[in-house]
Amino acid sequence: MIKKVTIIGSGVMGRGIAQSFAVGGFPVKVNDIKETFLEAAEKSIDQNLALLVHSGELRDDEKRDAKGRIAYTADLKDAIRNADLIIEAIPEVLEMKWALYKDLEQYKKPGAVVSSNTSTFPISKLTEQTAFNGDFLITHFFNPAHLVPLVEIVKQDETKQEIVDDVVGLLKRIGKSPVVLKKEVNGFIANRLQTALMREAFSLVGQGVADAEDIDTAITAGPGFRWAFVGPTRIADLGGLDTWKRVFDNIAPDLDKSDGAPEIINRLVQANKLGVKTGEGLFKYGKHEIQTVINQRDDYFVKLGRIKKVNEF
Ligand SMILES: NC(=O)C1=CN([C@@H]2O[C@H](COP(=O)(O)OP(=O)(O)OC[C@H]3O[C@@H](n4cnc5c(N)ncnc54)[C@H](O)[C@@H]3O)[C@@H](O)[C@H]2O)C=CC1
Ligand SMILES: O=C(O)[C@@H](O)C(=O)[C@H](O)[C@@H](O)CO
Repeated sequence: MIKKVTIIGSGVMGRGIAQSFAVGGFPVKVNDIKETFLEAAEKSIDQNLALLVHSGELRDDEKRDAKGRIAYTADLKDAIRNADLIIEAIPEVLEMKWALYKDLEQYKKPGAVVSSNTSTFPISKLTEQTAFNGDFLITHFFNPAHLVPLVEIVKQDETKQEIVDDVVGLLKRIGKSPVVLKKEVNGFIANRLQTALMREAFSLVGQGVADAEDIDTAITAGPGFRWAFVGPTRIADLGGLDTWKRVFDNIAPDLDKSDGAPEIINRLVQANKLGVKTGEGLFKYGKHEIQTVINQRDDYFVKLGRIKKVNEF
């Protein structure tokens, strides 16, 4: 039975995952390599909890209780000593994950489950050096993790079924929507779909068909509007598979088939224009604009999450 959770890595994802468990009633320890990183994470979690109070999702006492369930420590052994579930959310660098897993194998308590929040790595690749005797799986949360319900779960033959069942039950208890993959594939489900669409999106910007803003509107006012409640396969059934066959036959030959990052992304990364991380990417951000954009995003997601809870399709 999973009762105590530890998050390794307090960055963009780790802080949101920690908040999800704390709001869900679980004691959480958050670990990072520097106290300053942990202080930044605590400040961010406080802000995000305040947003939930402001939007009416949390009462003040619930915010206080959630904050009280989170402990921060730069000491890895202390962080994982009593943990039943250890979620790794460190950078998407295989060698870094492998090095951490060696420490986790050595210091975690027997039977403690380890999961990775990796965006892309197949589970077989992650466990090439440390297999955790079957006590390992992928739990891929989505950004922002404290608001987006999806968690993709990837297991392997060695993964004990009771662990999958325990983690699925745990995630549902904290209000998440876990999807268990039937077999591993690079990039899992949502990132493959998201990357395919984004490849075409950036291709259209690169061809001068539309600018970034209009591409986003075409999705948020169109397919994205529908996808919040009706997924692509159901959309196909509702639209008529005969028509969708003609759509595929007519459009598929013209879709972008690049096998790497879009040129526009390569150019921006080369120029260190990484988006909100550096203040400019596809869009430019004024000094206080970044927090405004994030707050507006989160406000929309809170409202959408409230509607989805009531109207699960
Ligand atoms: N950023 C995103 O939108 C999403 C990221 N992911 C995945 O989640 C993982 C984390 O990504 P982000 O949160 O974006 O990264 P990040 O760079 O924002 O945060 C990573 C944190 O891990 C810490 N760290 C590095 N080595 C460590 C160690 N040995 N022990 C403890 N802490 C350590 C860093 O100091 C940093 O605070 C990656 O695997 C990424 O692919 C998954 C879904 C979405
Ligand atoms: O968008 C997300 O949250 C997830 O699909 C990801 O894992 C993406 O790869 C994300 O890390 C890109 O920033």
